[in-house]
Amino acid sequence: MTGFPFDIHATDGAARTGVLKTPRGEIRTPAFMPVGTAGTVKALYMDQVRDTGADIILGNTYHLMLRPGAERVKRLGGLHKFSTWQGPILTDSGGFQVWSLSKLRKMTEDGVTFRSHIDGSEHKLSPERSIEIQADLLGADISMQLDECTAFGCSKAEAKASMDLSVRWGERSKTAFGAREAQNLFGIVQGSVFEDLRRESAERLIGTGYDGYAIGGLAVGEGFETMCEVLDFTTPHLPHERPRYLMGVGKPIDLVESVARGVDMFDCVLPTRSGRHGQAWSDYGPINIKRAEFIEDERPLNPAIDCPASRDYSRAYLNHLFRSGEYLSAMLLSWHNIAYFEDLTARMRAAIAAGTFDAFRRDFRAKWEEGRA
Ligand SMILES: Nc1cc(N)c2c(=O)[nH][nH]c(=O)c2c1
Repeated sequence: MTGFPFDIHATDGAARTGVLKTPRGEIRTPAFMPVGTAGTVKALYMDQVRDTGADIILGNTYHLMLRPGAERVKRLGGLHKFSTWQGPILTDSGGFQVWSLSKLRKMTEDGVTFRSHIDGSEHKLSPERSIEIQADLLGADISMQLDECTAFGCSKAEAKASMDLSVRWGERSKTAFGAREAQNLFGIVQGSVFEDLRRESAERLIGTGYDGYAIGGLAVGEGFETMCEVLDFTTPHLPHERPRYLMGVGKPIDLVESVARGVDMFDCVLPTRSGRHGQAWSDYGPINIKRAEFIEDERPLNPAIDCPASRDYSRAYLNHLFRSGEYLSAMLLSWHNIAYFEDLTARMRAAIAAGTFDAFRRDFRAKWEEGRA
């Protein structure tokens, strides 16, 4: 498997910046993918998402297969036409959300059978069905192998068995995916917190051959230090020339420290989910705009970010919107947070290209620690 052209323009230590060239557009890396769970990045129009600087969004297979249904999305022209997002889309396999959202699930070697959290209807996800949904029905530009996200805190034997299953499911995912020029398939490294299992997983996935390599089994409660340790002994075993995607991560500090360890792509619901609850992110961490201190604060959230939500509205107004329960509150804070995450990745790309990423990282960490004080 070769995969979309991935041109690494510059490196600075383990950090890389480049461009992943897909038929639907270029993805500048390091890249943050806004999560478009059910075909929408919650509370944003797609042209707002594009204007934040996002090159690619994520779609959730679990949600879309349950509602409106993957075959229905296909009949309606595929996920790009259905959602009006014309850039690249990466879809997850659905497996992770089966574990986190559905009840009454049964897992066998063949796949997982589960009941919908919406109406209790029974569904099955196998590697083959997941690839059919992602690549054939939704029309994802990048599909993910079906894997099992190993629970944090499991034994080494449990982590080994789980990683072995994900390797086997990955092989079946690749067979089902076949040879496609216009779409890519990423494998997912597992192995929990065990260095030898992570190395084995990486080596076996490379033997199978994928267009990109995701790091799974993190952002599952292990904590920041452990996440960094796992990245320290995992990313060096991944092919230098292919994209590396850290799934479900994360806070701004997580992105900076993961880029420093060689990660290229991220996705996380944090900007939109926390935005709906009044959290506005910056290099100093989150502020909760509902707090009394902002009731007459006439400053914008961040005039340095080229986004109306960050630049044109006062904190006092945003505070008022949240206190009043106005829909616009969630819309503006989600918009600002996505714009902030995209601005952060743009600043990291520039710093790596200029060879100043170490200084950028030190400056960011100083602000982050100041915000925690
Ligand atoms: N934090 C995580 C978020 C995710 N969407 C995933 C996933 O989709 N697969 N496997 C994973 O391990 C995983 C971890």
